[in-house]
Amino acid sequence: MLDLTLIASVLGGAFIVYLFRQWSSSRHSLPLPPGPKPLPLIGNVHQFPAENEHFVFEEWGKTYGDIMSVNLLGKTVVILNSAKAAIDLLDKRSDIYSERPYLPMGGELVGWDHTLALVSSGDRFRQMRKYIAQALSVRAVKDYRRFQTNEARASCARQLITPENFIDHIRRTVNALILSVIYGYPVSKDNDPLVVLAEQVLDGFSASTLPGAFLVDVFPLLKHVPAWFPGAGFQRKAAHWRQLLLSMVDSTFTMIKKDIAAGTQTPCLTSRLLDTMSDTSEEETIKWAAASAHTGGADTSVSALMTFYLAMTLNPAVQQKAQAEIDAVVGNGRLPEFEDRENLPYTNALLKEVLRWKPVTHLNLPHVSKRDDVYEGYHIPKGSIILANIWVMNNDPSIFKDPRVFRPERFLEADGKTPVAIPNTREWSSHAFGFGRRLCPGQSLADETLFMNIATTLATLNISKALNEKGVPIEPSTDYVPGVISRPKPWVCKIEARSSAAADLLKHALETV
Ligand code: HEM
Repeated sequence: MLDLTLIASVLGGAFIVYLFRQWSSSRHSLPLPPGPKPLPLIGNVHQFPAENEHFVFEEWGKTYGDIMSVNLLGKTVVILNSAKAAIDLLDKRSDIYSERPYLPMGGELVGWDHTLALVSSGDRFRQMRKYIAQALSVRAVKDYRRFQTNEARASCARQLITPENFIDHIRRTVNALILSVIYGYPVSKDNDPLVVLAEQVLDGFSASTLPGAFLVDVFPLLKHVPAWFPGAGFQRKAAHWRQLLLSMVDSTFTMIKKDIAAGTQTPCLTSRLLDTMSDTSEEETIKWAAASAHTGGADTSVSALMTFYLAMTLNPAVQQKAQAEIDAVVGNGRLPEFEDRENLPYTNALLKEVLRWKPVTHLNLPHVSKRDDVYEGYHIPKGSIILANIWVMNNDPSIFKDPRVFRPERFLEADGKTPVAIPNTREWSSHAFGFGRRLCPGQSLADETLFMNIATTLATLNISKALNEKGVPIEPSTDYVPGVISRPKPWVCKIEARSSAAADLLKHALETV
């Protein structure tokens, strides 16, 4: 048990903070956005969902509207259920809404506040964004096209050898790509030690940043409780995850510097940044910028590709239509190339639909307001946490008719070729990559990874429902694993080559990777 005096003083402190916040917000002439009625002291803690928040917030929206707020122990959380509100605040007033929340457990104790995703806005934030923007610009990612193409082909070839491990193959191909782009590191086998370590590190991220999972996030003073103290298990967990994170970040950076010194380094994001570095004091920021791109790019692209496989398992007609388009453009004697992309409007629309149908981050990453603001007659206090419900925005029936249906056609005009301009969205036609100054800096790389994997899979493989022992199709679950980065729960499906010619092309591709 924790020391009762400690708990009493923490609760006492929280009560004073709560009273102060109540007092200062009641002084404001404008109301907070509406929301469920809070209780004294704890606010809406008892109503705040532990998982599937996006569904709960969608329901709340029917009563309270598109801009809602709840109170968690004195902290205001604003929930945005419309694209317009998210764009008005997070894009157009990004000078106010680009902070990240302070997370004692995942951020400070484990160390994720060194990475771009959790770093506070300031010089270090700007520097890291500049590094990543420069290294992963639309132009820069074209350099990785050959590797993207080869990896996508090798991945499809592996799907034919052990189709039951299709999720592992998706993971391997995304990790191989990220590690090669960021560190020039070649992944040459299943269960590569760096890939395994990175997965443990990312599991630590999900667990340590899970809202409500650790008391220290509610009472930050607990971070001073020593690890040996009874009940301080969170400190031991934090130490374990921190050690994993630091060992991954340091070992990759040491490896790359050694290779550069020996002249054996393959050009990559980190080596290019080190080449252009004007002062060795920049090294630490480059190290964490690289780690940010590595950790930001792995699970997200895996989730999107898993969603593609799930959508194909469930929607054979869409799969056949996309395959027919690819056959007409690419033919049967070769595999898709990036140059084919402009002639594949339906495949491009299918990619957009993957990101709309089941967005990777249902609630975006949280933003925080830097100062008091007023929007649509509501007061948004300084320090509010802003959750943009991407899931609801991507399923808005006034913009996307029959939103739960997987239908790429929604992104094309009646001619089946011209992309439709969707109001209040960007070129990828949904909100999958977030907002404002925190917009995902890896979107060009993600877009190319997804395109090449989707096009190669459609060209060579058929994905369908697996059959049970009686020959009856097994209906896959469309449930997603809860978490900041969500992904489909594992399911079984059948994967086979579309033709012997396709199997031969893949076999050859695997031999030459
Ligand atoms: C399908 C793939 C991806 C999706 C759906 C995705 C989505 C997102 C979203 C929603 C955010 C939060 C934006 C916000 O707070 O408003 C984000 C941030 C970020 N993403 Fe991605 N991402 C993907 C791939 C990548 C890749 C490939 C990389 C790098 C190689 C990357 C690196 C990052 C980083 C570093 C951040 C933090 C940015 C910041 O806080 O300033 N992401 N991503």
